Amino acid sequence: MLQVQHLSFGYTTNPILKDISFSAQAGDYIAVIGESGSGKSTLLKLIYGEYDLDSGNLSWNNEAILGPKYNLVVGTDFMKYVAQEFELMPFISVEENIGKFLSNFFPDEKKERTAALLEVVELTAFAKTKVKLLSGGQKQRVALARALAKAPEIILLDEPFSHIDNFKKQSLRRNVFEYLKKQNITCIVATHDKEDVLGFADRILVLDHAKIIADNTPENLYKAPETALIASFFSEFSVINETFIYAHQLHVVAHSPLKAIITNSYFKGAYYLHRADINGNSVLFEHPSSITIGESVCLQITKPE
Ligand SMILES: Nc1ncnc2c1ncn2[C@@H]1O[C@H](COP(=O)(O)OP(=O)(O)OP(=O)(O)O)[C@@H](O)[C@H]1O
Repeated sequence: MLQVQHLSFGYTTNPILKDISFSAQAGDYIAVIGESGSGKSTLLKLIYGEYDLDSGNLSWNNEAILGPKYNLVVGTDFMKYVAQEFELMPFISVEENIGKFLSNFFPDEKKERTAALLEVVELTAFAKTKVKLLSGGQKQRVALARALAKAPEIILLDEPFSHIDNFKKQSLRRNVFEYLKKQNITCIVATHDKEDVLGFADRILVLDHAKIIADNTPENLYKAPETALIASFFSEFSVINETFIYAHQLHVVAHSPLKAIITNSYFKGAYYLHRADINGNSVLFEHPSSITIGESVCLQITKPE
């Protein structure tokens, strides 16, 4: 179990994280979200032992995780960290990079494991390609596979799919998160992308102003977002009667007291997103077709149970 107790840290006298506490069980997937600069990457680096805490404690299965003041070499075998910049060996092949830290005493096992991981990150066809010839997204996938090669107990992923195109992203996410669950590997993911979270994460930690402002399941946070920051992570929304209403929860109906005048219409593929004005307040709603700017419509809220 990962335990983070009353962690506080700043690179300078300015605190980046204040009194952060949470825990994660074996196999848990915890997503860390928050605005750019809120300290998501810093939290992962601290868990990895890259910096010394100003105060608080970190431990994995009751063994303290210590910073550079107490630990000459950063990192341990049980924990892997895949950063936004990935350090790979450019002049050797993809499979050599992945197998780099696997023992040559067990060649069959090494081959099997490398092949399985190549499949997880969908790079089997590139096994023999030198890493320097790969795109940014492909390199990110090699870094991920290499981190998984030695079967860590916990993995820290910083924006793990940020460089990967939309065609690949969906199936890769499924492969990687299913693999981590199956192997019972704890995973802490810093992300801006709700697609990395919904359907996969067990819990979301929300960082804001150096604190955890929410620690809950994706479902609970989605259904009852307590702040605009949380609602905005999931979808476009409006504030109506001091409640956050997602754009898809606001519908055009024949009659209702909520009368709105369309101010903008955006094509979004399966639907149009409209901006409208209700007595000087701007709202957003989805509609299957485009509505002319200046037209008046009646809106109704439908919230989930
Ligand atoms: N090495 C460093 N030295 C000094 N300040 C730093 C350092 N790394 C990050 N910071 C500062 O710490 C704060 C938190 O940065 P961090 O990278 O943890 O945020 P983040 O939430 O991961 O952001 P992003 O979503 O943009 O990656 C920022 O204000 C950043 O400028």
